[in-house]
Amino acid sequence: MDRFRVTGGARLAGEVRITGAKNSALKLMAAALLAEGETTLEEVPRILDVQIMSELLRRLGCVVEGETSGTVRIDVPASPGYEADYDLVRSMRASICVLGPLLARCGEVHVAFPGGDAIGSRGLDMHIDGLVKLGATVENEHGYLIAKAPKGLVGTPVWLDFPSVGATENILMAAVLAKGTTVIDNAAREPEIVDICTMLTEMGAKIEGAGSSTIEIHGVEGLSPIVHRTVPDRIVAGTFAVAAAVTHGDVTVRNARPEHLEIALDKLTVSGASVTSTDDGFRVVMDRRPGAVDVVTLPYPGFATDMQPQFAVLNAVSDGHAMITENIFEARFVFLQELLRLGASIRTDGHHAIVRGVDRLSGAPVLATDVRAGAGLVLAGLVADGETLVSGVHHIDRGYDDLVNQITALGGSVLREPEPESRF
Ligand SMILES: CC(=O)N[C@H]1[C@@H](OP(=O)(O)OP(=O)(O)OC[C@H]2O[C@@H](n3ccc(=O)[nH]c3=O)[C@H](O)[C@@H]2O)O[C@H](CO)[C@@H](O)[C@@H]1O
Ligand SMILES: C=C(OP(=O)(O)O)C(=O)O
Repeated sequence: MDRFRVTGGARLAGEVRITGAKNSALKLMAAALLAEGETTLEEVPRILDVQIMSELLRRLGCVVEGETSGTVRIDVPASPGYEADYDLVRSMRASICVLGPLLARCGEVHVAFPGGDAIGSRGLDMHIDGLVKLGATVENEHGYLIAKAPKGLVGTPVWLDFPSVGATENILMAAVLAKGTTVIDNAAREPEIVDICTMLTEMGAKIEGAGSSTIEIHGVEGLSPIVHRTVPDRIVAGTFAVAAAVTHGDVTVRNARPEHLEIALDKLTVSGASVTSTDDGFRVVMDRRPGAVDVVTLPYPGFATDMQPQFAVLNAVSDGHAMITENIFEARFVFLQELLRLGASIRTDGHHAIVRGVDRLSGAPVLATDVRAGAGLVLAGLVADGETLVSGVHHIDRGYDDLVNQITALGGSVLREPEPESRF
């Protein structure tokens, strides 16, 4: 296991280029299963989760190349396997996204219950209900979800209790090969949903309404492999935007879409930063201590839960106090415990947290408990006095492509080093 040694005090300045989104690329890789032949995905981040998904696809009989190069080629056989094993699936929530495409392609799929970061209970009821409405039987046996539709799936109206990203994606990927029309109501509207709909359409699917709450899918007989470029990672872009703000820096974020980060960038402006659009991204300049900003997480286009820890750090060093409300994942505040070690002033009450800005954070050993908690702790380390040792960096590796070198290039000090073994 490695850890990061972050030395605080530097002002981040310069340019950073963002790659494609983890939360899109993983689903695009699963969507490749829908067509026999070679699909090529560009701008795929070189992250741990992509390696896990590549291995999962290999176990299903695909030939996967290039996962450490940014361009991934996936050659899908005529009859892929249909069993996604526990040893891979348990480490990554997104592995559940093979459920829909394999059910559509094979008529049967066995997927172990997925794991992932400890940010709350993460149900699958909407995934299952949607597939059942499309005509599948789904059973839970010995830790595996077993879905069957030997006669194929049939299009139908499906409404979701909550605009779940994963459930929308699974139902969508199952419906593209179903007979007839499926309408998903209260669908998720994230840019990553639009990205997968764009890819599926390029493959020959008939989809209307991507990016709205109602997605209509007219099933087709078959899909073809294509070349597709992954949408830029709005959460990584947002992480660098906050890094610029908390370090009183001047960072230009390239290959980013400011329109996907509207509320977060607006909050930074309210906090005192200057945020301007550039040719292929945006620039954040901060010349004062950040002002505090309230944050309420909601499904897109609301404020992203995946940006909540970064804004907790901004508020922790602000010149005021703010309330953070977490509506998506009940355990995401576990991260705040680690910020307390650095001297932050935070009080939580259920899904609310009051963060009072302090004059200084003080470097300390801390533990990353999920991917964004890890990013938040790195940001906190960049502004804390002295050294912050961030353990659990495999969580950060799940979603950040080359974070250490990117921060170093901006003038920050983050070193990766082996974590000494603890006897306890
Ligand atoms: C790999 C990936 O893309 N991860 C993202 C995805 O996760 P993910 O797709 O898992 O998130 P969902 O939108 O499905 O989950 C949102 C909420 O709905 C609940 N729920 C979901 C499905 C279900 O069947 N039953 C149920 O109760 C979850 O427990 C959670 O409380 O969207 C989240 C919300 O934007 C992001 O934070 C994650 O980074
Ligand atoms: C929660 C996240 O990811 P996952 O759903 O893959 O755990 C995230 O990207 O912040």
